[in-house]
Amino acid sequence: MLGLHIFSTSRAVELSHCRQVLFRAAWSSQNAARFGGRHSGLLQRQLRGYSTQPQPTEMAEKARPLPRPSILSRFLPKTLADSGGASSFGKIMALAKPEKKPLLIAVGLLLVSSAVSMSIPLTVGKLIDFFSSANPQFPLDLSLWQVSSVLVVMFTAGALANTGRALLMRMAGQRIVARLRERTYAAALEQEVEYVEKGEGDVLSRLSVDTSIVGESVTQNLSDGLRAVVMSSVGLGAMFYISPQLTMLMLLIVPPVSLGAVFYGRYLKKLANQTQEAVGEMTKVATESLGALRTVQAYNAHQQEQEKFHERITGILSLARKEAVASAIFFGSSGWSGNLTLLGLLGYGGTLVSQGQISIGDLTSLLFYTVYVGNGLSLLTSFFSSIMRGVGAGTRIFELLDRTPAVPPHTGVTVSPDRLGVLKFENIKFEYPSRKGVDILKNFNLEIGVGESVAIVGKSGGGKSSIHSLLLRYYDPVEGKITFDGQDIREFSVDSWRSIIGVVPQDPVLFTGTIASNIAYGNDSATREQIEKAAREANCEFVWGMPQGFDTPIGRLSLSGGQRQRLAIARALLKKPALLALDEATSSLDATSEHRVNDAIDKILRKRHTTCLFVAHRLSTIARAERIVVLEDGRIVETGTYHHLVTRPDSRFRALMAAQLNAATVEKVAYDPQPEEEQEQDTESESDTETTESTSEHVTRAR
Ligand SMILES: Nc1ncnc2c1ncn2[C@@H]1O[C@H](COP(=O)(O)OP(=O)(O)OP(=O)(O)O)[C@@H](O)[C@H]1O
Repeated sequence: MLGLHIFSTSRAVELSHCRQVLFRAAWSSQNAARFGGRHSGLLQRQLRGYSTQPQPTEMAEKARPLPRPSILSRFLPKTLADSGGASSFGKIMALAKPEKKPLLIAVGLLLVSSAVSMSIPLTVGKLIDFFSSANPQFPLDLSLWQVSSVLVVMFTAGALANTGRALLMRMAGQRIVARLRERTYAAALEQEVEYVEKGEGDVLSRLSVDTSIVGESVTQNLSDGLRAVVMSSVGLGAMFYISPQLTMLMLLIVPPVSLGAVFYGRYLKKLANQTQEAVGEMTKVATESLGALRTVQAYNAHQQEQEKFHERITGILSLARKEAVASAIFFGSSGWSGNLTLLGLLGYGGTLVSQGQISIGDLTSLLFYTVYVGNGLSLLTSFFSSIMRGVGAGTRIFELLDRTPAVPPHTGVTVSPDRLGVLKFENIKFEYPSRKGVDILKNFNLEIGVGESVAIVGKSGGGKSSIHSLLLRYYDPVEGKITFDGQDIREFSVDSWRSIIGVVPQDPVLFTGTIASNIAYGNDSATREQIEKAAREANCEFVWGMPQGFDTPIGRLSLSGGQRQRLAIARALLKKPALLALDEATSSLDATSEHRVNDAIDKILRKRHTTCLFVAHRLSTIARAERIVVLEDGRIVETGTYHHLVTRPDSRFRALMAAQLNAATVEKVAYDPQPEEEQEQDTESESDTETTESTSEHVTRAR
């Protein structure tokens, strides 16, 4: 036993060593993009040390108050009931319902195989008595050959039953895990973005580790628990039958060991909670740096990242060590007391044999049964702690499964895809839930007519993209409302509302697949003809130049920024949206790509009924909008056409553009140090001149 737990410590050490080796290997990968893009999921799994077997150091439960105590709480240990375990326990058991049939068969097979193995001590005892007697006589006058044949058949049946049980249990467990993972994943996809983005690592660990633990709990652990109950109770019964005195002697040892098991279980639960948090921290560090592998490599920050990771690993390791010490002491001392019991039994039993009160065979059977009962009790202890872990993991999963998203996706009025209407932001006040008290938008009002195009401009961090987030209902405003065709968009089902909006985000995301599947993302019914038409409209001519054309496989980052943006425009166009939300579509492009993207935007703007709300910095893009609104301190301070705003001498818009077009001037100032005030004056007058020049150039280009 002690050896086993020393092994478990060294396993934890090995595991943590492996994690660090894997982490280092990730950094030294030859191709950061390929590695980060394609393998980060796999690596994260390996970093967590996943296996289908629960890892004692990596699983735990988050204590949560139990909303309504169930009847089960009376029967579960206090620690379990306190942590909301009873309701989770019931839910976990409910998960096994669809597997009722195979599980019941497995339980039947378990009873058969347990009956066979429980008959072994008795059989061995009888055989010893038979061979040591002067006149060996088998019951029913069976010959030795016949008895051997019966035993072989019996053991074969037991082995077959055990095989069937293992197969049925494992498959049922895997099916439960698969179902649970799908449900958890679906629930995660429906949550509001804030919830998932804040705890991405946590959601991943629920999906992988926790589901696996719960699956094991309802199948493997229950099966082990049942086997333990059968072993201990049948063993005890048989022992009482053979010798009540010897059995009473053995039972002396049970109460102290049981008490030890309770304390051990509680301590283990506390450690498991801490470990789960530490593993979450480790995952967070790894997810963050692997997701930004290019930056890590560009800044040669391997060492720095490894140190951060090492710190987290050290934390996990010290918890693992504490757990290993507790396990080693518990199992070592229970093993030691078990061996002492055996010794006591042998001494006292030997005396009884010499007095002729029991036979040698009986004593042998009794010793065997003692070992069985000991193993059964030890199995029960691990069953108890495994169930605690299962319930803890279940609590975390059910917290996600039962969570009502802040923006419920399916309830509300369905917006018909061809519905058109005025879009109105009315007295909007907005703050991010994670940054309470910091108003991003205050008294924000904007009305956009059907088919109108409006560009929002403003300082960086001024809240422009947040307006898109509100439009897409990633968040809801704290005050005020957004209406479409006179109806509050909160009354619409989010699904149908989002289906009439085309989005081109600041940094478009591609998914592993082909170019065609990326354009048709979220639009399964699109034909190849429609995909090609959308690509043509979005100026994605580069696709035709690729050897495999639309069937070219792509990954997250395997296209240039400009190509990704045009692909995202094609994706949005394919939806034939009533509303189009474009965010900084040309922010990082060279002149040619910018022209291609702007040309694509022009085509959209020419569509009569598409209302377009875009966030832009570049004059060439802004100039295309029918109306420009300037956002400052969370509200609109200026609005008008491009021409109107650039020609107005004191316009905020001009000042804003001036600040951005002045990079060249700033560079010049750096070489020509002057007092700050002077610099500012110079910059302002220069920028004004430049702005007027460049804007008139842009106006000419755009109109
Ligand atoms: N998820 C978030 N949680 C908390 N604060 C956020 C979040 N996203 C953005 N912010 C904050 O909200 C403010 C407005 O951000 P937003 O992205 O809307 O600005 P922006 O005008 O689009 O900026 P830019 O032009 O640089 O893209 C910023 O101060 C930003 O730090």
